[in-house]
Amino acid sequence: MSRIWAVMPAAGQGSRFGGDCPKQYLPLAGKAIIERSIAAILRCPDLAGLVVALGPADSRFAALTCASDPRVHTVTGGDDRARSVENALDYLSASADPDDWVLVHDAARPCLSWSELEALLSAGGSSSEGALLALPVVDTLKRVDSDGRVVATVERDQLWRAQTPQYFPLFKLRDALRHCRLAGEQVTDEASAMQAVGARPRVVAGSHRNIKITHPEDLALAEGFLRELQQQVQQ
Ligand SMILES: Nc1ccn([C@@H]2O[C@H](COP(=O)(O)OP(=O)(O)OP(=O)(O)O)[C@@H](O)[C@H]2O)c(=O)n1
Ligand SMILES: C[C@](O)(CO)[C@H](O)COP(=O)(O)O
Repeated sequence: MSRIWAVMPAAGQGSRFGGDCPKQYLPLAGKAIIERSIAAILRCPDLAGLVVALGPADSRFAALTCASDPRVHTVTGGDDRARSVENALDYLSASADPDDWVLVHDAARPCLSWSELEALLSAGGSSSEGALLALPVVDTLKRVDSDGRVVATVERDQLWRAQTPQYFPLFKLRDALRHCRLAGEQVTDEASAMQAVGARPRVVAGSHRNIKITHPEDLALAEGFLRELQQQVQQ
């Protein structure tokens, strides 16, 4: 029986957000953003374990309640998100079985709901090519030059915005990320690595609430989305 593991890249410094505190440790409705992201992933039934990739100088994580959850392990992240994920998968390689799967979820996405995670788990297992939460693009997309001038309109039909979690066979993903690193191919999500080795992951329609906290204005949005989610649960 294949098991499900999880990896959470949490070694970023939040340069686009600014400030002295890495954004994943900022409070969101009374808890750190990363605590909410971890809680969302720990809802996965029978999760075999979660590996959080931390910055080398991270001194905050150990003080969080979730750090003492027996399912939660930590590794040191890398210079980019892909390397952080690869480091966590290397750590898991010692414990995982060949047919195990892994969820990869950004620490900066605290508003993931159980219904979205459930939909991903249901769809992902249907093929070995994996799956990811995503949203169809609804704005008109422009390609812009270095002067800020529009040079083209990008056809948006069939364009989706990738989110996380992304869900793949664990060893296939580890090998794909290693392949991209050795080939000098920069990837910004796990699906890109899997695509680079020929996979065609399935998109699963997510929610606009599953926001990635990137800029300061995203915090207020996330607070509103959390309130909506909490009201839904109470209904
Ligand atoms: N070397 C890195 C860089 C990013 N991340 C993680 O990848 C997720 C998505 O990255 P992003 O939103 O870009 O976070 P930061 O890299 O912190 O932000 P910025 O690019 O603005 O510095 C975050 O949870 C971040 O902590 C990581 O684990 N290791
Ligand atoms: C993985 C991701 O959240 C999918 O949209 C995104 O690629 C992360 O990008 P970032 O620049 O590392 O935040």
